[in-house]
Amino acid sequence: MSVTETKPPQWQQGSLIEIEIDDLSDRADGVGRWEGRVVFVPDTVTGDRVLVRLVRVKPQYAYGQLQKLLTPSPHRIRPQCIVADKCGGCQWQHIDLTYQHQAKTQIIIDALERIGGLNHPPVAPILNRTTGLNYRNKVTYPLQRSAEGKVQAGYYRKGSHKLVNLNQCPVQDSRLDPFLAQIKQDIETQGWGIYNETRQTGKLRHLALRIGRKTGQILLTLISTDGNLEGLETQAKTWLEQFSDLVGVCLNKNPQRNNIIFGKETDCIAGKGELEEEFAGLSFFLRPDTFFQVNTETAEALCDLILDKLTLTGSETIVDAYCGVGTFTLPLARQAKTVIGIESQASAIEQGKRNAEHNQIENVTFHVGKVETILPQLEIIPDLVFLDPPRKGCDRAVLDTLTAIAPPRIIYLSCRPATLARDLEKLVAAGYEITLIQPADFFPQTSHVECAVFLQRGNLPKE
Ligand SMILES: C[S@@+](CC[C@H](N)C(=O)[O-])C[C@H]1O[C@@H](n2cnc3c(N)ncnc32)[C@H](O)[C@@H]1O
Repeated sequence: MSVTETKPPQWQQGSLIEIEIDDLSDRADGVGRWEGRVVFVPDTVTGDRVLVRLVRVKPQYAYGQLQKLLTPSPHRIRPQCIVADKCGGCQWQHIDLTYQHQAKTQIIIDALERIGGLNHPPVAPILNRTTGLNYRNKVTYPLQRSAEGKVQAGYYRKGSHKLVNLNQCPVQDSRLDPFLAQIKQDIETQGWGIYNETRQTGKLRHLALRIGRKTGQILLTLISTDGNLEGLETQAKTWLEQFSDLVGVCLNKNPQRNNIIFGKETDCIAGKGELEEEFAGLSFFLRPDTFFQVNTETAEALCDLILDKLTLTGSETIVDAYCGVGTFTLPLARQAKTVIGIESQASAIEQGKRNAEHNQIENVTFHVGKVETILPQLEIIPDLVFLDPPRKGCDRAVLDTLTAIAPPRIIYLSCRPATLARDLEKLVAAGYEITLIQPADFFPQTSHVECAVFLQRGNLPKE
């Protein structure tokens, strides 16, 4: 053996290997192969040739750390964000939007085939109404103190609980940018203690900002372990004077030791406790702590598409399950006989009722409770059930009720392809046919994707 010859790399932690990335996973990592095993590499994209250090090694797969980009992919771009390589808020800033869309479509197809058992599912071109930047209408930043004692707000560093301090973020609505530096400085001046989970000291946990994209109205919310922050009232009034688009300052109380951001109680400290937004030609009041789609423009485009494809006649009874503040309930109600909204968060239903009244929509009723409990109690066969569950998908009992009552049409709106595919398998086995699969890019620069699936049974004409 010559002295210059080096040993070939082994399948073990620390090894350096050279691979080509040939796919993107639904967890946002690039995927490459080495001697028949799979290697997941964050910060890469299909077409990259890379030198990777193996960090977590299992018999058939491993995670690798990018050491050197040998040949860049044609899908690679310079990130718009200066901290994109560190910040855990986005994972795909280095990938062009066209390829992000291609990858998201493939993630949906893979889930529907592998988990849902569907054969060549017909997925429509992805819907998108933004440039991929400045789109988020809501941000919630954890607060921490730096080693020097400075107040910091931002997203966690990739794979850690250390903050990347931000004074600006290219995916949030740019009208929120001026708040970051000012609020942090004022928290510091006020001397409010920042919550430290390990030591159980301090109070302030998060800073949340929500903006009405059409109205420009902004709500600022501080999330604290208790409802008492000395000097907040005076400071809140100063913020209202300082920022002309700010309509209210709120304080949310969250004493729980868990990773849920908002607690159950929110008080308005100064100004208003809700902002006004326009969506699908209607006016919505939004509190800081209720769910609202973060990408207003693309959600609105999807709502229009859904209404267009449904061609409602005005005679339909619709159930909107997981209805939130009525984002889809109210637009559906304008074209149907009646809509019944079901939602577990009481404050969202309160908001939904107020929104219905404000828009003079009278053909809606709302129920507070779990869909799995309320849906069977309705004892009706609706013409359409609109499902929009959280990421974990529908409870088994919801799917059982649906197959028992067998509404002629179902729309399943999902933000997680894996649980969507799992639930669709059951609905298809119960006799439903998929007539349209419509992805929408609600979350550019991440691997997350929204998807609306139209299902029908019987001999109804297809969308
Ligand atoms: C993805 S959001 C959709 C909200 C609404 N459709 C919208 O577009 O604004 C899911 C909603 O389901 C609610 N939720 C979660 N689990 C629930 C359950 N088991 N029953 C009823 N609502 C639930 C959440 O509070 C949240 O408002």
